[in-house]
Amino acid sequence: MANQGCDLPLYEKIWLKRTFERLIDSLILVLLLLLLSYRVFSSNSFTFPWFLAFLCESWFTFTWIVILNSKWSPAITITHPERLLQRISELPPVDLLVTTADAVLEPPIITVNTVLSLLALDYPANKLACYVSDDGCSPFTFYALVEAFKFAKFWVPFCKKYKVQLRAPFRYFSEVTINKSEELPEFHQEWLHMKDNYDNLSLKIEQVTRKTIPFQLDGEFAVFSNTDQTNHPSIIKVISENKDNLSDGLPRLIYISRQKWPHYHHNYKAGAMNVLTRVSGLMTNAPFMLNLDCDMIVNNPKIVLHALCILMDSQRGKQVAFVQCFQQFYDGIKDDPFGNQWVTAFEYIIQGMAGLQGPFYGGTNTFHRRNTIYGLYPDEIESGIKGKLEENILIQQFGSSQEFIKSAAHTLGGIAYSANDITPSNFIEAANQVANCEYEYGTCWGKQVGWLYGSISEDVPTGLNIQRKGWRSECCTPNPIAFTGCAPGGLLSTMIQQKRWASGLTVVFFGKHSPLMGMLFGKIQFRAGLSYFWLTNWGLRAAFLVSYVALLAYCMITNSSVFPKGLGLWIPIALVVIYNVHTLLEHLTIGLSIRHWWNNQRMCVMRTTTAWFIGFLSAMLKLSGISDTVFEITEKENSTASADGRFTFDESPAFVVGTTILLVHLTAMLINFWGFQTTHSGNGSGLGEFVASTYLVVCYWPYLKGLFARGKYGIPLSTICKSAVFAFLFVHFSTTNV
Ligand SMILES: O=c1ccn([C@@H]2O[C@H](COP(=O)(O)OP(=O)(O)O[C@H]3O[C@H](CO)[C@@H](O)[C@H](O)[C@H]3O)[C@@H](O)[C@H]2O)c(=O)[nH]1
Ligand SMILES: [Mn+2]
Repeated sequence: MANQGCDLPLYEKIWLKRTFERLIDSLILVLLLLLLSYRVFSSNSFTFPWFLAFLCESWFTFTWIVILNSKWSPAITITHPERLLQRISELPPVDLLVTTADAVLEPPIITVNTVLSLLALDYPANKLACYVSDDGCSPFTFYALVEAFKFAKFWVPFCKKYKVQLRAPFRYFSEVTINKSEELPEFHQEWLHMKDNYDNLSLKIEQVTRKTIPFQLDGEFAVFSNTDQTNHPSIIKVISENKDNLSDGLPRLIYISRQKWPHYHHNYKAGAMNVLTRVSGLMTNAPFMLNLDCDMIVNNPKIVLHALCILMDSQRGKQVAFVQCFQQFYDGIKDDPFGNQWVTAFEYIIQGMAGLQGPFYGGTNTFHRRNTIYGLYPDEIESGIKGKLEENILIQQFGSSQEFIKSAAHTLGGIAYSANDITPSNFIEAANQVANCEYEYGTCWGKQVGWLYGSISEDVPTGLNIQRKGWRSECCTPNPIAFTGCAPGGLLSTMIQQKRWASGLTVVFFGKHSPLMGMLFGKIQFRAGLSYFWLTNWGLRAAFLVSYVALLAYCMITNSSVFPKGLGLWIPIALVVIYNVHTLLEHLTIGLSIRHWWNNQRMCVMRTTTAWFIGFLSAMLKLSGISDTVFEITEKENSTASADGRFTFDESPAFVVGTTILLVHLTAMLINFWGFQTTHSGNGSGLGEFVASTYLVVCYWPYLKGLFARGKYGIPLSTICKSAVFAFLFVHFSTTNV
């Protein structure tokens, strides 16, 4: 059902394009190696600047090798759901797991739209169950889901009748308008009716969340009285359970808010995913699970069929642990001003990884095998897991719930699943038990089983831990695209997200679930492991780039040179020119604009030196045991109206780093330009340094504007003052230390 490889039309054209790309890739590598050899043989070796430059450039070369390695064996998987539909009676159940955590940063209407798009999937409804984990313990989220389910009774049949593609109503009604003269009167009527209903639903939800109408915590909502987001018992509510098990009814819908204690570490999203896994294991125990963030709406209603084509493929399916769909966005700002849409990363790096051991697990838009989440190895699927099913072993691994042990034994033993007689509400008590804080004490949850704890980028170690056992993963890229989400709205939320990733990934890099450990002690293949470095090294990349940027300024202030002189200067010049032309072509060939390319280039410099650098520092603090890192949730906005692509600033440390870099370089350029250098004993900084510094300032142009702007578009005075002090200290120590 799934074909891998590139038996595509235009094969030759693709071949030519790839060969050309590889030639340029190799040329850049050769230039990098030339630069390194130049350093080794150059006359002013073994000074501190020389050593630092050599170190950083070695790192850049290594990173380039990692990138080449990731890009060079791309693969796409083509799926044919119509073939799978011929086996409709064999279609397995799928549990749909959604996480939300904060009713303010993640407005319930967004979660509701995701859930509605899931309930309306093109798949037998009795085989789907949707579980929503709410770490915010918000009665509003619960209320919104209850109301949404009422609406779904009309919405889902409407979508299926008219084969609607966008099944998240807010997207549908903003994209699809009706033309009275062209449409059938019946459709016209129903459309208006549906729109009315949806407007009503959103109004109700908005009124309660904005507290414009009083909200009584009674009846079903009484459990929410006296609860606090950080201190409350487990709340599990079966909103609907398709009692008659109808395939054309509506999927089951369950609300879960796991127990919280103030001083208990809840392990953020990883903890929520593990509770979702256990509760769904008790209630429906589907062999496959789809995991979605609350803002990731279904864009292709047949996506479950597409993913199952890969997982149930008779030849290769049994080696595939998870199927990853890309993160794409419905509200991405034109030309990606904040570099948070990752189009080229998906196109080149992740599709490249797909040709190795498979893409990394990205935290959302992923179909998992339940048994791999429970720790199964690929060969155990065929040969069975002798000995592991003893009760005491299971209790030790999965905790002491008898019901859960029973369901886990089913899952691990590969016992065929019967879809009849599933009544989630029979399991409320057991579900409450497995959603409690203490349940995981002494078990393997978060260590060997389920989503792994310890990093705020829980997705990457979880995926690595699965692939370490020899599993593959695969990308699923149907047309239309599978899911679309909400891109971080502005620079501030992008920075928060980037900082979290860099910090979490650095912790992974130095931890026991690093790709290196997986290569040495597990079954991560060499090239696959190397390609993981692209991701886990983000924090380290920042450390090297910041050093290089500082070195550049240092050399200009002290009138010494980083770059080769004379003929040797052509090496970095050629490098920069070829690299930029190359990345530009990469953008243009996949239909992106020049502006998009430039935005990505400058954001690459800015985010690496600011958000990633702060992420790196916070990871260092965590690793040395000084302070812990927290998961800061990315704000999801209901509309794109507020994001205009302009840079906004606040007092966060990332902006202090950015402003300091800018001030230091401006000062260095001034000193250099006016010839104020403190020493002339150096070998003289020349045009190379000046141009490089100018390039940096151009990248940092939005900061330069921010220095003079006011309000949210301006850099706060306190940030400017702090940065000025740091910049002064840097210049001062550079000049006194020569
Ligand atoms: O304590 C928490 C914190 C977060 N979440 C949920 O985790 C998801 C991801 O959080 P978000 O703030 O949207 O982070 P992003 O940076 O947008 O998410 C990316 O990065 C995360 C790891 O850093 C992955 O978990 C995500 O799947 C991936 O989309 C959301 O659904 C949250 O509701 C929880 O359930 N509990
Ligand atoms: Mn998100």
